[in-house]
Parts: sequence; structure tokens; C-alpha cells
Amino acid sequence: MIYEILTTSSMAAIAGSTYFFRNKNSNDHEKIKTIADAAGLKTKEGTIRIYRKVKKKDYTEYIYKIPLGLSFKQFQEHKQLFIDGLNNKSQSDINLKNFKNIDWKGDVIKQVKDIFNNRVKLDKQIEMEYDGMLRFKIYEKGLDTMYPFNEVMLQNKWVVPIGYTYKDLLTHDFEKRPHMIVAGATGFGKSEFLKLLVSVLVKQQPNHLRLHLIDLKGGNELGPFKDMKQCVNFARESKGAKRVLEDIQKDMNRKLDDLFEKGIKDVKRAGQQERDFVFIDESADLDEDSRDIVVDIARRGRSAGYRLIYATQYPTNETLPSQVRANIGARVCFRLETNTQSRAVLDEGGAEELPEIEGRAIFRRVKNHIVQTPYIEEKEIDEIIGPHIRIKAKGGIQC
Ligand SMILES: Nc1ncnc2c1ncn2[C@@H]1O[C@H](COP(=O)(O)OP(=O)(O)OP(=O)(O)O)[C@@H](O)[C@H]1O
Repeated sequence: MIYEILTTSSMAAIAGSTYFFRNKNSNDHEKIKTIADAAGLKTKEGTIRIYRKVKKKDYTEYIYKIPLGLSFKQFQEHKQLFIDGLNNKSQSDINLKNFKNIDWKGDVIKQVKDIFNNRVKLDKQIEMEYDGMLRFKIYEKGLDTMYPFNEVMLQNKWVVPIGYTYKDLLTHDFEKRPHMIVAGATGFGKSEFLKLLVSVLVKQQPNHLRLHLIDLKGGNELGPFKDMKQCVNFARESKGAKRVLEDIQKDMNRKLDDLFEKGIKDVKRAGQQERDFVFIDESADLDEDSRDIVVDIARRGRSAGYRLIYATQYPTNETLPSQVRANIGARVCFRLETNTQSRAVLDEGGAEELPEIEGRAIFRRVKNHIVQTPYIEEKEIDEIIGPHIRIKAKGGIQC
């Protein structure tokens, strides 16, 4: 017993001193300064000068004065150098808990060696801002690969969760931006994300939601929602999709005429609470006439209460016509295969460089954010939709 106490205390001393040296060695300010110098971000007058270091709950902020003659943009252009530099040394995972778990009857030397050799990859993230001073916010940890859906992620009304950045959960308000493009190569989480959106909308607005679901991937993904009383239309092949879209267009025209006659600009001002959400997956399989209707919904649907969620695995200028893109501001883009595809969705490259992680996406809302979308299990979907399933009449449900 005494032997163990003595050994644990001496191990704790080793762990403590190693921790001290580790932190000393990983001085982020020194690294930032060294990287800035190495990147040529200095003038004859000198280099960046630290003004203040502030420790916050989620991050540490380093505030610098930059020498006259250098711009913030020049620092921003080297952001990746700073990220790589701050992460360029993995740490040993040395802590007291590991020492306490040592089996003293086993090979102690080997276990201690393993503790010292077990290295943890650094995953620091940075944010750079300028307000007369150059601010580096350093977050210790990047994104997890899985954020299981949880009711705390629910928002309110027509605001839905989109995904986590390394600092917070980003949301989207369909009242502010009515339509959304969702793109991504097969297997990276597009369909799961659509199911998350439908589930959240049903949960938050069961009495005001009207769903029009077009699932051209055989109906398997959106099929479970078709028996809900919120589902007005469901189609799983392109002819059916065309019929549904024609009906939507007629209804939209009728609602717009009605608003016009009353001299009211949109359904919101008319005090109408219902919203019609049109989900289309896979939009590349729509025929030309259907795509023309989609363009019309994207252009005029907003005032009539129509919201379009337009998903594709094959983003090209044909599947995402310029008129659709011009009218759809919000984009959620999972990993894509090529830079050209990325530009078809985001107007710039980047989606082809996302890590191959399911659920990892770029959310474009004014600027681009890398997010990990929440993952909702089938069981949780069933619980949400269960109370809304219609009792089947003889001959089945007609949506
Ligand atoms: N947000 C997420 N977090 C973690 N894992 C996820 C997430 N979304 C999806 N996955 C995993 O990835 C798998 C594929 O996702 P999904 O079916 O949505 O891909 P997809 O892009 O729609 O592919 P396809 O176009 O072939 O249907 C899921 O079965 C799940 O295991």
C-alpha cells in the first residue's frame, strides 16, 4: 500500500512536471510570432507585437499590434500556415488518471512507457479578426465526428439546427431565407440531413406544416414521413413528381392572386401561419418541365408561403440552373468530388477538400462555415412522427 502511494505520488510529480514543460513548450504566442516572421509578415520597423492575452471559457485570445505597412488581409491569406503551425506538435497524453490506472502487479515499466508514448493529435482551430488590432482566437478542439440529435438542439417556429462549428450550433430561419440547396456526393449525409430537417419541422410546427415530399431515390429516405397528416403530397418517380409540382404551382398561383386582390404582400403579413415545405431529392432526376416549375417556386414561392429544399448529388449548371441559385441563398454542401461541382453549389471551391467524414459540410450563409450536422436515429424519427401518423383507411393512404 505504502509502496503504491509513494509510486503514485512520484508519478504525479513526473506528470505535473511534464505538463508544465509541455505547456511551456507549446506557447501559442511564440508560435504565432515565429510563423508570422517566417511568412515574411514583418517590415523594417519590426514584427507583430503582443498587446494582450485573454483567457476565455472556450478559447484564448491573443491581441497584436501589426506593423504599419502590413494589412489584415495579408495575415488572413496565411491562415492555414497558422493553423498548421499551432498544431504541428502532438502532445503526450500524460495525466494523473492514466497513472492511477496502472496495474502494479503487471509490467509497470511498459505501462509507464505506453503513457509517455501515447500521443494525442492537436486539433486547434483559429479565428482571425481585425478591429485596429489583430486578434487571434485559438480554440483547443475542432469538430467531433458525431453530434447525436438531442432535443436541446430544437429551436423554435421555422428555425432549424444546421450543424456545429467548433464553437457553437448554427441555425437557419426559413422565414428569413425561404429556400435551401443541399448537395453532396453519395454517402456523406445528405439524406440523413433532410430527414433531420423534416423531423425538426414536424416537432416544432406540427399544426402549421404542410409537406410535399419528392424522393426520386425510390422513396426509401422520405417514405417514412408520407403517412403523416402533415404530408400533402408524396412522389417517388419523375412522372409523379411532375404532377405534384404542377399542383403546387396551381396552388401557389391561387394564393398569390388572393394576396394580390387583398393588397397584402405575403402570407406572413396576411397572418397565415401555415407554410408549405417542398423537399426534392434527387433533383437531377426531374424532367425539364418539372425543373421549370422548381425555378418558378424558387422565384415566386416565398410570398405564398412555399419553402423549397432542393437536394442533389450531381450539382451542375443543368441540375442547379442559375435562376435556382440566384433565388436560393442558403446552401448546405457535404463533400463533393470536384472543384467544378463545388463551384456549382457554393460559387467557389472548397467542398472537394472537406475531410471524408460523414455529416461534415459547408454551410453558406453570407460566409462559409464548416459544420458537423446532427445525426438523428431512426428510433428518434419514429418517436417524433408516431403521433402524427394517419389511421389507414381501406385501400391505403392517398397522399
Ligand atoms: N450527421 C452525421 N453524422 C455522422 N454520421 C452520419 C451523418 N449523416 C450520415 N451519417 C452516416 O453516413 C451514412 C450515409 O448517409 P446518407 O444516407 O445521408 O448519405 P447520402 O449522401 O444521402 O448518400 P446517398 O446519396 O447515397 O443516399 C449514414 O448511414 C450514416 O451512417
